[in-house]
This record gives sequence, C-alpha cells and structure tokens, in this order.
Amino acid sequence: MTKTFKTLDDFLGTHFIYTYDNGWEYEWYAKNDHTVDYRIHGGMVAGRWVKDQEANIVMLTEGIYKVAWTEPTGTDVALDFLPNENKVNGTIFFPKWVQDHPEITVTFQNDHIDLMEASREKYATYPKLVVPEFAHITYTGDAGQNNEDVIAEAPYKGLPDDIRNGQYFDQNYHRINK
Ligand SMILES: C=Cc1ccc(O)cc1
Repeated sequence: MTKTFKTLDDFLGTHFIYTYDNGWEYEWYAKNDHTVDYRIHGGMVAGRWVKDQEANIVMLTEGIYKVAWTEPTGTDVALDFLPNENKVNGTIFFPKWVQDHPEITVTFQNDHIDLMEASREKYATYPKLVVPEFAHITYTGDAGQNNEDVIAEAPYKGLPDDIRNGQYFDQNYHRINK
C-alpha cells in the first residue's frame, strides 16, 4: 500500500503486520475510533488473539498515531504508529503472572474473559515485565472500519505470509477461504 497517512480517518480501518526488533511478530487492526483487534504470531504469547478490545486512539500530529489500552489480563499496551515510515514503537507492560504462565493467555481471549480476570487475581502482578521495542511494518492494508473478516480465526504458521502474498483477502477485503 502506498497511501500517505495524514488524518485520523486515514488510520482508522487500517490493518498492519509488524515485527518488533526482539523478533516478536504482531498483527493489529484499527477497527474503529475506540476498538482494536489483534493476533500474535511470534514471541512470548504467540497464538493469542483478541477481538473488540477497547482502546484510546488519537493522532498526535499529521500521520503519527498513539494507541493505548488495558486488558482483562492486566496487561497494558501503548503503541505509537508512524505508518508513513513503516515504523511502530510499542511498550507492553505485562503483569508478572503473564510472564510466569503465558500459556493461560494463549487462546481466543474473547471466549475466556472470566479466566483472565480470575488469573489476574490469583497470581502475582509485580514486578511487571516492561517490553519497549521498535517494530518494522511488513504489511499495511486498507480493510475499512468494522470489518469482522480481518481478525477472524486463530493464528497459524504462514498466515502473515498468506496476507502479504495477497492470498488471504479478496478485492473487498473479505477472507477468501472461509
Ligand atoms: C498485548 C497486546 C499487544 C498488541 C499489539 C502490540 O503491538 C503489542 C501488544
């Protein structure tokens, strides 16, 4: 995609895949002005996927966007997107229990909100694991807002490549193999 991002509206509805400098690969979708979906392909919690996470999304200055949210696990996330430079800076603040028991969070979280909330009470919060990293954006797609097909199945090996190779979405940004 060669579009230049200028406004908040340019950002909303955009779908990204990026790899952090520590090797962690994430896929993330600005679903609308207060909601994000994502899927995790590599890193400490690879295999986790989430829809309809409420988030704060703003444009800081032309073409630069800040997104922040807190999760049912107690994990906090702050992301700065510079899509015109294919760059993200992200900081993830993991409670200790996610570092100790990542497997509990590696699931489709929407079906297990009660387990996330119970785990954050049951296990330790501190000391938190803070992960501040730059990432390189390897894919940018204009999915449109509120597109339920963007993040609609569990991550599998090769999914990011299928998307990057144009084998995953049709012309209307709907999934080809449903
Ligand atoms: C913990 C979620 C999360 C989602 C996207 C991202 O870039 C970092 C963290």
